[in-house]
Amino acid sequence: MLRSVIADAHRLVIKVGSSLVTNDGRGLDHHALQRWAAEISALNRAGKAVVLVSSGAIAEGMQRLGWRMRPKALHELQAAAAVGQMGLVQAYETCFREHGLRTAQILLTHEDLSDRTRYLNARSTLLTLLSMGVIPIINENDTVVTAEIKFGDNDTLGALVTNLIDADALIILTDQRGLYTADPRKHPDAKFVDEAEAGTAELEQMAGGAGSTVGTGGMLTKILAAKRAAGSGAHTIIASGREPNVLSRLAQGEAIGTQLVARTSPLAARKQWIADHLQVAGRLTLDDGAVQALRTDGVSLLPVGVVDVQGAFLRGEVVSCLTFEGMEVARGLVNYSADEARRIMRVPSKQIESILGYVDEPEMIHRDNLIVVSPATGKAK
Ligand SMILES: Nc1ncnc2c1ncn2[C@@H]1O[C@H](COP(=O)(O)OP(=O)(O)O)[C@@H](O)[C@H]1O
Ligand SMILES: N[C@@H](CCC(=O)OP(=O)(O)O)C(=O)O
Repeated sequence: MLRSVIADAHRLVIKVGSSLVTNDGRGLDHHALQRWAAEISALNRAGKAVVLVSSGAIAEGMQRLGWRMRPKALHELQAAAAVGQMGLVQAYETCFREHGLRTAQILLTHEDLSDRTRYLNARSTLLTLLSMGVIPIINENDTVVTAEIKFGDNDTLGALVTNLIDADALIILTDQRGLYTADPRKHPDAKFVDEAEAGTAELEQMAGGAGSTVGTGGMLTKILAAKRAAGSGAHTIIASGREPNVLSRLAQGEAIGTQLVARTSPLAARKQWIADHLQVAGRLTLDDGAVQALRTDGVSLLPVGVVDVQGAFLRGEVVSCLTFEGMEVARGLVNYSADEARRIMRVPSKQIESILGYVDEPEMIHRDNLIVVSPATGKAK
């Protein structure tokens, strides 16, 4: 049976769990890292942008510090993570260098993804790294988080990163073949789930907690991650990281692991989110040429077509686009704040840098982040 999800994906997030990365806590599994690096490099050469979310800092730190038992105190876990993270990124950098690829370390906290400005900065940095062919390697910034605000497991972080960069798919590599109808460690007769729709209550009932001593979330956090990823239209595959050539075989369309399918496409999900936004943060008035182009050509809105800016919005907020007469033409996620937008309105995009001193994007609103409102019905489409 063939599956097209990974074969068709342009942008992928791959998450590897602690048990795999650290050989069930016995120390970094250099062979496994080499295998994934070789496979990810091949995906990269095939034109896919890949972000790696890797756990294992605490398990590796414990190993390096000679700690047999996982400590309970948060500051000890954080100390272990700080030691282990060094080993982790060093090992990845070495493995990817053999394939001529650079890596970048990104450590994220909850606040980085809940604060709008930091969210957009993280997004821009990741997209910039991907456009340069660099492999970003992400983990939670364990050293600075407190128990209350921890992602806690990297499955959740993987899903948030999937949404952050609008990835088409999330691959979660773990120590099981995929999802079973119950935890196979406790129920040897549990049945393998080949494919299901992400986000259903039945899936959550099947999933249990962590199986190994080093993993944290178990299958439940993976199922919830798939639900979260599906919210932005991304599909999830849960598969064994020990399966030979797992990533290349998935990319060739082989049906390995459990596929949790999102019902809507990423673009449709984002556009629906914009359409559902009742409150707009500001208004842009467009000239006739821009109105016409948005309505008939499905293009992006450029600063040159904007003649007036109202409101006090931030970059990334939803704004409404109006005709001179005040009729809504479109709405979308704006790339510049209200102050910036006022300074660059009526201006060709190539002059943005000389006015602002930097360019975030050449468009005021990119067409992927824009929905046109039908003049007849006033409804978003
Ligand atoms: N329904 C299920 N199907 C498969 N594995 C399950 C299920 N419920 C619980 N598990 C457990 O989840 C474990 C994987 O999660 P975890 O230990 O957190 O690994 P990781 O470090 O890869 O995130 C498996 O080893 C398994 O024992
Ligand atoms: N940030 C932690 C990862 C948390 C964790 O254990 O995640 P996982 O093994 O994916 O369930 C670490 O690097 O140790």
